[in-house]
Amino acid sequence: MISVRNLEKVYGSGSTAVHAIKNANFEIEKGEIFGVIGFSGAGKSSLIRCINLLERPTSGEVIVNGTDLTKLSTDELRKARRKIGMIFQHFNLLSSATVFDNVAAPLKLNKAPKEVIRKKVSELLEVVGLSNRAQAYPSQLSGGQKQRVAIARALANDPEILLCDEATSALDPQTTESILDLLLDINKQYNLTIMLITHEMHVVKKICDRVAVMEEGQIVEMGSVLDIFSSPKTATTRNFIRNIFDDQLPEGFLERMQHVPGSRIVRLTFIGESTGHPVLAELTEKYHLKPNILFGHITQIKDTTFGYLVISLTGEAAVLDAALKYVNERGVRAEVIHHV
Ligand SMILES: Nc1ncnc2c1ncn2[C@@H]1O[C@H](COP(=O)(O)OP(=O)(O)OP(=O)(O)O)[C@@H](O)[C@H]1O
Repeated sequence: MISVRNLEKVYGSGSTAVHAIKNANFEIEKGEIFGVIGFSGAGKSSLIRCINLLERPTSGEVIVNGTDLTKLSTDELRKARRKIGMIFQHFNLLSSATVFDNVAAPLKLNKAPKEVIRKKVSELLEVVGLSNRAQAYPSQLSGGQKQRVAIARALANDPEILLCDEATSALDPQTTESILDLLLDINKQYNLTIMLITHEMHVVKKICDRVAVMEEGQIVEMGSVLDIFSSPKTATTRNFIRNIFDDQLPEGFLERMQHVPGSRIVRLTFIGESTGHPVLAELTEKYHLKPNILFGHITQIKDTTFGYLVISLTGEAAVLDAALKYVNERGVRAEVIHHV
């Protein structure tokens, strides 16, 4: 659906040049929700704006449905963009137009007949839950409602792709949830491909299938959200995950553990069905170990349950090795995070 190859974006030139995107390569499948996460200045906005050529890449290809957008004429690009909707952090609505007219704007631009516009706008306002606010002006709406109008407007030309530029960053947590639910609904209803950029791991966890982590213009990690959560490779990714659940051992804890030589601190990671395995009971029953639970967390990553438990185990090395091997074979990942 979307294929980005060797994408580079450099702003300016000479000593003041900013290399905002460095050799980005990724594919997004039809119907997928693909997230890009990174700290401020990582290059996320530049990247998403290169997908519809709001920002022209310095080099590289942006292939959408087999066509390299960077090779199109202005007129061809305008047509191709109709299939790529976009929403923004600050909604970008026309303040002097009603909700109805905001949603109708792209259709009017395409010279759609009045009756077609009326029908389409009513249908879209129904989808975003704003049928009763058609004659309101943006200033009379809450942030969440404004983003709903922006979503309806982005859907007006039946796009195949929706680009979301920090679409929930200006919203409170509860409103964020409802907008993310709406994005999930329209993704299913229209088999819409969604690419979003965010600095909140919560957004990625709730709706994305895959995620790319960006740092200083580079994609430093990419994969399914579950894989990224269960085995983050870079410090940046671990930092983002820690905003959701902190798996750092409290200070002073390891010092106290020094009094229990031969013990190991183990993180057990449970994904999907494995969350139902009674592994602690099995460690006691089969290996006569007494796991000490230090802390744990369970959450939902899109449609899958994901949890971890940090425990300490004390015993003979050979018994601990066998016990951890057994746990791994049961589909629960066991990693020793500290040896005492
Ligand atoms: N139009 C521009 N001209 C010059 N430099 C730019 C321009 N737009 C972005 N940059 C620079 O490119 C780099 C990446 O910026 P970008 O806005 O893409 O990052 P970001 O990850 O989206 O950050 P934020 O979350 O703060 O929006 C930054 O160093 C930024 O200053």
